[in-house]
Amino acid sequence: MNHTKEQRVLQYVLDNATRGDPQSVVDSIDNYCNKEEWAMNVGDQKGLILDNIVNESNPCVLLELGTYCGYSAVRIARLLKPGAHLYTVEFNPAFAAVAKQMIEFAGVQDKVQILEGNTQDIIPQLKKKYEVDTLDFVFIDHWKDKYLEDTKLLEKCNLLRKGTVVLADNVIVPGAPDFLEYVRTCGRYDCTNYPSFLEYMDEKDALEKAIFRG
Ligand SMILES: O=c1[nH]cnc2c(O)c(F)c(-c3ccc(F)cc3)c(-c3ccc(F)cc3)c12
Ligand SMILES: [Mg+2]
Repeated sequence: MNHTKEQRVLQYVLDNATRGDPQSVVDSIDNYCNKEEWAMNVGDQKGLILDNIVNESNPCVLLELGTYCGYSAVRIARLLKPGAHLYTVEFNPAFAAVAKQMIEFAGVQDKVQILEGNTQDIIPQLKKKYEVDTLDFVFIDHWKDKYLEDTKLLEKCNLLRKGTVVLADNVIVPGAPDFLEYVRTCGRYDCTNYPSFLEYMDEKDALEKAIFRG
């Protein structure tokens, strides 16, 4: 039974997308969330900006904070070169379970690894437990109050290198003012704002790209 919205999104994908075709999974989620039920996927407008930044960064090792249903994990993974790998962290077990099925249906499971738990616990494990050296790309799309502390934790754990791209969703709605203030003024990042719209709505939102200076 599809009791939750996230399960209904997944079921719509299983019924309407093509197994092994990540683009059809992304399109199906956008169709459903435009027509039936709003859900907090990055969506197609901000998703196109995400695509462009992933493509120009040509990343090999990526981290996403906030998997949700797996929309952006599939969206990112469909662009990755052979051998590239995305670690995605999800705190909510029900969301992680949906995302696992979404990622497997899309056929990108070899490129994506879901790490279930709290970012504060998982980020310090990336080097030793997951054999990460440094990250090429970080997509921050979890709880707005954790953007800043998790960015500082990534620095503290030496996971950022000169040129690491840190991209944050929702810097207008719901907003992450302490994160924006920090990356724009601490002197360790080159920042660019990408105005767009809240997923599936006409309300303004934006992505912020913060490139670590090393
Ligand atoms: O929490 C989030 N994580 C990641 N992405 C998000 C996202 O892309 C969003 F558009 C929203 C959003 C924004 C406006 C709104 F009205 C409802 C939800 C949220 C969010 C914000 C506050 C909450 F209480 C619950 C969800 C998130
Ligand atoms: Mg978001």
